[in-house]
Amino acid sequence: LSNKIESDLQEELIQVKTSLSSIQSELQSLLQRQENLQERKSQLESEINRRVSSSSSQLDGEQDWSSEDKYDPIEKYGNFQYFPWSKTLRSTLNSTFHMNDFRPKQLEVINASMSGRDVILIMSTGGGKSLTYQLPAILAKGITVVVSPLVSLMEDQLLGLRNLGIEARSLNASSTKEEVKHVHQSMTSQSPSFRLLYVTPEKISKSKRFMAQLEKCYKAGNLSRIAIDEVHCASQWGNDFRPDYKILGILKRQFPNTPIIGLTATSTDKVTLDTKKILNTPFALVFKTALNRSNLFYQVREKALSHDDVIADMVELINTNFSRDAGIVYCFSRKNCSEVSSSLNKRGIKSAVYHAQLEPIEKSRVHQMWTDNSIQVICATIAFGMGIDKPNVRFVIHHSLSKSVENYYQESGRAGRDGLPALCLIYFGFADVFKQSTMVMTERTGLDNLNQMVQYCLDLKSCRRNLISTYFGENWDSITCNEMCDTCAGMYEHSNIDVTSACQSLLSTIRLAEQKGEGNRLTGAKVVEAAAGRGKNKTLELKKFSASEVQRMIMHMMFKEFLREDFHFTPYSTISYLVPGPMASAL
Ligand SMILES: Nc1ncnc2c1ncn2[C@@H]1O[C@H](COP(=O)(O)OP(=O)(O)OP(=O)(O)O)[C@@H](O)[C@H]1O
Repeated sequence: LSNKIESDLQEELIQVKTSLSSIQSELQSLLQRQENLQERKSQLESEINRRVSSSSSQLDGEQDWSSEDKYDPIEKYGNFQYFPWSKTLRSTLNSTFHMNDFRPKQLEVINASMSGRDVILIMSTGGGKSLTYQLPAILAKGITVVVSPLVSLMEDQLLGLRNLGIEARSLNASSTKEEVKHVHQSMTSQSPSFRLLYVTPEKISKSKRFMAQLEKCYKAGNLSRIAIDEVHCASQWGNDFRPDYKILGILKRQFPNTPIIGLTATSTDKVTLDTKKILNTPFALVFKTALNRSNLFYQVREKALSHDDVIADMVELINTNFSRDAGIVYCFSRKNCSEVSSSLNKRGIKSAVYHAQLEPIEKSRVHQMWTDNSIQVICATIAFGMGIDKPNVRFVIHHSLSKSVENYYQESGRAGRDGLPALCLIYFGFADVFKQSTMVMTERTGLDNLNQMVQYCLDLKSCRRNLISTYFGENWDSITCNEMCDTCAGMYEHSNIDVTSACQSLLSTIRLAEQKGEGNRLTGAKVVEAAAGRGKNKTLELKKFSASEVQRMIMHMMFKEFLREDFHFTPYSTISYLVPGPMASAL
């Protein structure tokens, strides 16, 4: 038995040894292959470098494309002579886009993106963001996919591109089966029939079929670039958060070698950082043009109490300064839009309303009438926004304040896109502050944002440009306002009055009302009424101040946290009561 076991073991040992030696020889051959491949790789790399640098010097003189380390990245991308595509780029700018030169930052952004870098571009409205992906799209072999939030926006872009003779398509809910088929086929074809493909973010987040097609397009080497318009919509810290944008991080994960370019007109540093995180583009280069719009005159006017008085003021302003010019009046609600529009029409200023509830066909009709100047004014809610490309808007009036400085910058920025002077005016009313606060209180940073907007309106001393720049974390001290805002133009006179005891009196009125119990608490309007001595709660201290002065005091007290709002919910509405704030005892 022992002999038998020994011979079996011997046999097994021989087998193991044989298979071990075959594994060893296989390993050897794999190592050899790896070595060969590595050698081939370095051969190819040096060949690529050789070709790139030779094409660079061929096209652009003596510049050495391979020695990029010498250059500061941002400066490097602005160097016209540096890149192999530089000459073609400029000639295409002239011949296809009929433009003479690049605007600030356009060239840097295009070069960075064409070098394969992810880029985020923050450029003021009308600054020329579209060119930064449209021009590279023409020079690229494959397709540039453009994620755009609105179908109407896409249509405008397609029309513009078609006029320039550039082939572009869009895929959205109203695309026909044939169109979809054609686009899908082209995405994987050797020579696609179009350069740009516009899709909504929903297409990326919801259509598995489209994503599968995009995957094929990428594998076929046809996905040359992805542009994401209004990219700030990805961040919850921004003013326009859209859940579908949050999914767009999938693009970098699935298509790591395709450069992404995100575009926005407004983004605070916090929003930009968050956007990079969401898009999975931590190394994206951020390019920012100064947000200053030097041709816009910023002004705030105290809003009269009656609707008719506000309209009378507005009509006089329009008739005196803008009798033949187009403008926008932003209103708080749909009802507001209708009231303002009908009042303007009655006084001879042709206007129409625009809000989210209008049928799409009516929206286009109104937009068109305004674009071709058959109406002078659009009375709109903030639904009238993205994609307005009318260059000669001479005034944007806010019938009530915006919900944040960011919103205001964007809404007012629709004025003067042609670079000529335009007016941005807010009618600042006390009651509007509370209307807004009851609307935004459910948003994460709603009340803080509104607070900053109120501060902007309350401030009668600081330059409005500086107030906006501080909000965006920019420093425009070096930029002269050139008296292009009401405060710098010296439109207000100041005198210093100590209002401490008046404010203390307001606070005691509010405390007293609160002590009387739930049903006696005071809204902002009731506090002003009490101060004026018209209501039940008379206070002599405050009688010497006008209602408007008391309103300003109350708003300052809210800002300094001597007062705060306490929201009460009824089945029909939200009521804001004023109550002592955390700093009340300090007063
Ligand atoms: N280099 C340039 N030279 C001349 N005109 C330009 C240049 N770049 C862009 N434009 C023009 O400026 C206008 C605004 O450009 P574009 O629509 O791209 O702005 P935008 O930054 O996307 O604005 P918005 O944020 O409002 O959409 C367009 O009419 C465009 O043709």
